[in-house]
Amino acid sequence: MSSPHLEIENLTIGFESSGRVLVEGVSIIVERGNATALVGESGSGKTLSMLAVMGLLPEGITVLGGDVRLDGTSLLSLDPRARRRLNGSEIGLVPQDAMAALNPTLDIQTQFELVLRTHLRMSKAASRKRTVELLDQVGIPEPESKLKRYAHEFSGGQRQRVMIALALSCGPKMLIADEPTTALDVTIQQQILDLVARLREELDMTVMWITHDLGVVAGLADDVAVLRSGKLVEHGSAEQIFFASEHDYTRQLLAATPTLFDGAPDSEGAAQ
Ligand SMILES: Nc1ncnc2c1ncn2[C@@H]1O[C@H](COP(=O)(O)OP(=O)(O)OP(=O)(O)O)[C@@H](O)[C@H]1O
Repeated sequence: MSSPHLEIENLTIGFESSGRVLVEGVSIIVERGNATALVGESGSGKTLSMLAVMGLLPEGITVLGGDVRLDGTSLLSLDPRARRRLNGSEIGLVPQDAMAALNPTLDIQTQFELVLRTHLRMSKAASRKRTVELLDQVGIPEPESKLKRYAHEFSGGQRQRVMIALALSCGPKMLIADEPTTALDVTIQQQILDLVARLREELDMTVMWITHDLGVVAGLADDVAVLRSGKLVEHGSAEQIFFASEHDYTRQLLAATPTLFDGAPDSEGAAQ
């Protein structure tokens, strides 16, 4: 029997000074091991909701009401240091653009070492070994030979694989994938989506997909939550949302879904 992994309850986010509300009364329960998609157009509140879960809301914007619980513990009552410690170890983030998220001035091995040393107190040798394992797990060929490379020396798809490996490095049980394929061409997008789906199975993780494109998560999400203008429109099983939605807005989103399979060339291997 699964128990909720993440509970977002009546979450309201807005400006600290004026109290103007940006996300209002959003409630989403994510069962352990499930894949839930948070879907909505630009400005609907997906990113702010995700940042609230990670304790990373921008300056001046705050949680005005409600709660966020991970494994039953309220995250809002934790002090900021304890909260930050959860990022990486309990919740891994796969960002939109790996190029922007990786440090351009450090080689890959050093970036993994920084994370593994800080979070898991690993020695240099242990972190090197673990980095090779992680790169292998995300499908980087000949990982040993890639350790001294910099982010710009990988192709876009390979870079996103490295980013996923980094997100997995401390063994989080939840992965938040924030539009993880927007910077990639369509063929590579599908490979990255399949990779995250496979890792979810292998590592028994809960996954939260954040996307404006319902088509991206078709077949990948068990549940779908639809946001519009900071409010939850509906939340249900993927089957219900895709085939039996009663909401005009969701149906419009579905109708506007660009197809994933319109034949861009496969260039992921280009910079291997
Ligand atoms: N730092 C900020 N300062 C002021 N307003 C903000 C800030 N971040 C977000 N907002 C506002 O909050 C609302 C929700 O934004 P949010 O970024 O969560 O939407 P989103 O669904 O993630 O959109 P996108 O797909 O474009 O990232 C929008 O009206 C946006 O303008």
